[in-house]
Amino acid sequence: MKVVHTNQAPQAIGPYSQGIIVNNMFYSSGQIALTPEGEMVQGDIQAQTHQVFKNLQAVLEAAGASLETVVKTTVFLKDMNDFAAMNEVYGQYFRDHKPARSAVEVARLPKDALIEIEVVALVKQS
Ligand SMILES: C=C(N)C(=O)O
Repeated sequence: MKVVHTNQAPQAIGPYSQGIIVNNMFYSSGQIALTPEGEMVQGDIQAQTHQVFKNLQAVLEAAGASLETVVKTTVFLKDMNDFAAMNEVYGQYFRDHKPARSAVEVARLPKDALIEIEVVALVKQS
């Protein structure tokens, strides 16, 4: 088991790692729209979704993975009315390669974020 850490994504805001590699699989923690400096992006669901993907790309790269090797995502939305707007941005990052996904509405997210996404990805062979 290997802990993944990068300064290119926000630091954990609780007792967890940004991600963990087990064998050749990478499990990310949920990413919210914090900048690497720890500031919450002040914007709508689309602005927050872009920041979440920036963070996911950073932790995936640190793990030796990428969006292309993601096999499963989970999307947590504060408001399911944001589903279509989130999908618009989500589809810009997963165009041809579309991992399996679950999307759910939750009562509340850390830092009162509008969205959180976690991923499971295959780590590329070195
Ligand atoms: C933001 C998180 N992933 C957390 O608090 O667990």
